[in-house]
Amino acid sequence: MDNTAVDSSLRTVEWKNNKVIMIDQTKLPNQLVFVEYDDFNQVADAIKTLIVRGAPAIGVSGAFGLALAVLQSKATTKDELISDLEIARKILYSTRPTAVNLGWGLDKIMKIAKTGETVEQIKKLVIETAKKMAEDDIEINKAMGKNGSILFDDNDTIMTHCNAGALATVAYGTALGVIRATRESGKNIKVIATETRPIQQGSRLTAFELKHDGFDVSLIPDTAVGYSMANGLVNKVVVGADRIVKTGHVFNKIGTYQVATMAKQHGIPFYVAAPLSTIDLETKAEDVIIEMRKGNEVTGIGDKKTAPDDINVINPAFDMTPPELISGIITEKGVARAPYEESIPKLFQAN
Ligand SMILES: CSC[C@H]1O[C@H](OP(=O)(O)O)[C@H](O)[C@@H]1O
Repeated sequence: MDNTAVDSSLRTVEWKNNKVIMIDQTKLPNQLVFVEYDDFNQVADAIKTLIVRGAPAIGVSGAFGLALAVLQSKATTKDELISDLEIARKILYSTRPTAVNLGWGLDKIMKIAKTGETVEQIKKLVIETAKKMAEDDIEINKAMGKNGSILFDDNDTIMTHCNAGALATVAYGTALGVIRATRESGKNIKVIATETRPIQQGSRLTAFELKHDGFDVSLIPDTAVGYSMANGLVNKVVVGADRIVKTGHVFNKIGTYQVATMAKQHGIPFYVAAPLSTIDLETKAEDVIIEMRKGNEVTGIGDKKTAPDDINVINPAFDMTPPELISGIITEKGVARAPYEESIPKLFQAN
């Protein structure tokens, strides 16, 4: 594959000629394949099958799905069009339950759609709002990166888990955005990326995009996190998030809790980078739904079987990291520190 085609300015998902264009992330790192959709049901399937993944990227994809829905609708009145949009919203929302960004993106579009008076006005409002959401995501990532970069030092080796990078957002990244901004601030850093089983977002996506962007990145199996920290290979950790509740409990890729626990054990600062659209001030930690995925993600890699037939599998896509393991939550509005019930709501008041 021609790696020169991929850089951090690449758009993971974008709107072109009234169609949604996505990188098919299931094909990386072996092939850079773009897919094109003109039906919101196709976008829903792309979110569910992880053709597009990453909390902010699926939020923007959901919004673009509703933009396709208004173009597909045959409605002649506002009420009919809003009803068609509500049907599409339900289908898109049902794809993945843990990342709050999906619901946030869909609700933002529905709210703006209801302010329209005519079918044509609503169609224009929905499409323009979805496009702005995508562009805002990039600016938010850069502001977050800048806020986070001051937490990292020259010659740090930074561990990250899963992919919270350009491929998990529209571009630039959240956790990887902090890593990019730290290098852009002139600091010499190295990165350790965990493989992130079962579907290997770390090896297939993070290692891929950081290597392409010229970072000194090393890949480790998830089982080598403790070894890396115990042997002084890691100075700090930064990860992304799919949902953060106001008590500071962080829901992120499965394995994050183990990384945070090991970091605490070894006195290594553990940061989470996420936009305000990933923060859920309403839901209690105990009520957050953890997406359970199919067992075949664990019992094989690609077409190669790596487990006996009919073995029982427990395959949660996310876990919860409690606030006492988190050194700080980096956002585009600043860094929240414990006690999080006090500091997180203040992020929403910051200008
Ligand atoms: C900034 S991406 C946030 C988050 O989303 C990823 O999950 P998935 O690959 O299943 O969509 C991972 O948990 C990232 O940290």
